[in-house]
Amino acid sequence: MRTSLTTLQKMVESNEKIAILTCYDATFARILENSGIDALLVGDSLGNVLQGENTTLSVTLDDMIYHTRSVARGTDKVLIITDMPFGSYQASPELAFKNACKIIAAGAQMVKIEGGHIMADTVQFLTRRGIPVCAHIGLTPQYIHHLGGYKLQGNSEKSAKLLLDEAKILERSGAGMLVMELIPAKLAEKITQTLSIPTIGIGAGNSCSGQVLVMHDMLGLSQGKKPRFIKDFMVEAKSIPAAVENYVLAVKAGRFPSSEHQF
Ligand SMILES: Nc1nc(=O)c2c([nH]1)NC[C@@H]1CN(c3ccc(C(=O)N[C@@H](CCC(=O)O)C(=O)O)cc3)CN21
Ligand SMILES: CC(C)C(=O)C(=O)O
Ligand SMILES: [Mg+2]
Repeated sequence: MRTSLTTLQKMVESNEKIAILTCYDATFARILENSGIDALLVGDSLGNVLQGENTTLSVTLDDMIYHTRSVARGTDKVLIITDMPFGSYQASPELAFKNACKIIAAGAQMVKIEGGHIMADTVQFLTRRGIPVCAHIGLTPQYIHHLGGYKLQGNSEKSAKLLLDEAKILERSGAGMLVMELIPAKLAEKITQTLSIPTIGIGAGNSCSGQVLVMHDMLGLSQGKKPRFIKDFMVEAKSIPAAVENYVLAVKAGRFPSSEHQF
């Protein structure tokens, strides 16, 4: 049996941290699963790390289906979450449901969508029809042309309050998990304390229920300027499985992220 959302919910109740990485293919999926990762995210970040694009906006539904199938074939224990790509869910709850069904059929157990209250109806529509939804707030890369850059979100009193409200609305609408990207650690802590669903942070401090990183980033493979929230786990490891095991241990022990990796 694969890890279920219920298992992750129980981990939150027993204060066990959840360790997640992105994954896009069968070989890495098997390695990550055997190294103790709780869930895999087939992220639309594959647009950046696999396709060499500057944004995630050109990733297609077919791309996400292809990579979800690969990850599903490489695993039998971990929970698989797949990003719905830009354009595949924003138009209407009905469109979102139609496309989410294809992602679930490809082997994901949960879909992730970006956005706050604007996505509340869609979250409710999908969850009521049997599709678990992970919401994603804070830095939402599919809104890049609005945000004007990959910048810290929720750093004013007003925007922090808005994000807390968005989180509550998404939980109330049925979201089973919440990803919080690039927000102050203090705000992420407050949201985590307020909600009962698992909160998964990336650049959101170590008070979240769990953490996610892009696998290529934590293996030190990504080129260019390294965002603050990334730690290269290959520096102290002899192999990829060892680096992933160290990531899992560091997340579980609350050692990652430390103050140098948060805002
Ligand atoms: N390889 C990769 N890793 C990611 O984490 C990632 C992707 N791709 N693609 C989609 C989005 C884009 N993301 C990004 C990209 C850059 C920053 C960044 O440069 N952040 C700086 C500035 C923060 C600030 O001062 O406001 C940082 O130091 O963290 C953050 C998130 C996160 N996601
Ligand atoms: C960075 C994570 C949360 C993501 O959405 C992705 O990998 O696409
Ligand atoms: Mg994404």
